[in-house]
Amino acid sequence: MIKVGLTGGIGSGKTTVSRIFSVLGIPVFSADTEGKRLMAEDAGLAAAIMDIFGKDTYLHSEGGGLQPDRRKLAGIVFNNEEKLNQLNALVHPAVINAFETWAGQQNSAYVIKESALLFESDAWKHSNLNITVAAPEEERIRRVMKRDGVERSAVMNRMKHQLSDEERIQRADLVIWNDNRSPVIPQVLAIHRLLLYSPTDLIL
Ligand SMILES: CC(C)(COP(=O)(O)OP(=O)(O)OC[C@H]1O[C@@H](n2cnc3c(N)ncnc32)[C@H](O)[C@@H]1O)[C@@H](O)C(=O)NCCC(=O)NCCS
Ligand SMILES: Nc1ncnc2c1ncn2[C@@H]1O[C@H](COP(=O)(O)OP(=O)(O)OP(=O)(O)O)[C@@H](O)[C@H]1O
Repeated sequence: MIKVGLTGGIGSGKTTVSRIFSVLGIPVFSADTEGKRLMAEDAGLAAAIMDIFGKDTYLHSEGGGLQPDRRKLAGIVFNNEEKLNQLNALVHPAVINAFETWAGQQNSAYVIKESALLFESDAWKHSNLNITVAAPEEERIRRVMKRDGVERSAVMNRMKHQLSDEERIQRADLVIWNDNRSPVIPQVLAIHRLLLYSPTDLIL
């Protein structure tokens, strides 16, 4: 089975593109969602995070379990590179393992792994093909401010911990353009057809 990594900077539209693959019947693994699930449900991971960041970075949920206080954690790590690296070093290997287990259970010609940090983590090494979604920086900032109701500075604060579009484009095998002038569905359909009917045109 072919493993396809799908990345893109904050607000590029990678979740939107993932949804199109999903509508086409392709299994999609979201590293962001899985990271969140593991941080809440993997007791060893939660303990390691509390050890470094303090017990008050977790809250008791209504069901009695523990949930990470995402706002508090974001406030710590996106203002401190060393702390961000520590959190990444705990979460990313757990997510990579979860992806391998999940991929082994899928019955499909190919699967998609959506990850904001495909190239920043080691995740890209586990795919046969890596795609990046690109959009102008101003457009990305505007989309996230609207989607999340946040200030420009909050978006910039995350962006500065990610690669630039230029770096991602250089490292990716394929680019999906998601600016305001490039219809995205035909690009996804073209990749989907190649992966189903002539994958050797894409993967050497
Ligand atoms: C700090 C946390 C708790 C903030 O949670 P929050 O709900 O505000 O953000 P969420 O996880 O939904 O991410 C939203 C976007 O922020 C950006 N972002 C998230 N984590 C990172 C990171 N480590 N480095 C750079 N950008 C990031 C991405 O563009 C992502 O799509 C959370 O992002 C986190 O645990 N990050 C570290 C683990 C990680 O890298 N997760 C993402 C891939 S597994
Ligand atoms: N081509 C487009 N035109 C207008 N709005 C778009 C377009 N593509 C995506 N959006 C919107 O922009 C916002 C960001 O898209 P999306 O959530 O898919 O990005 P993302 O790359 O997954 O972001 P993040 O890294 O923050 O998770 C969403 O509200 C989405 O509906």
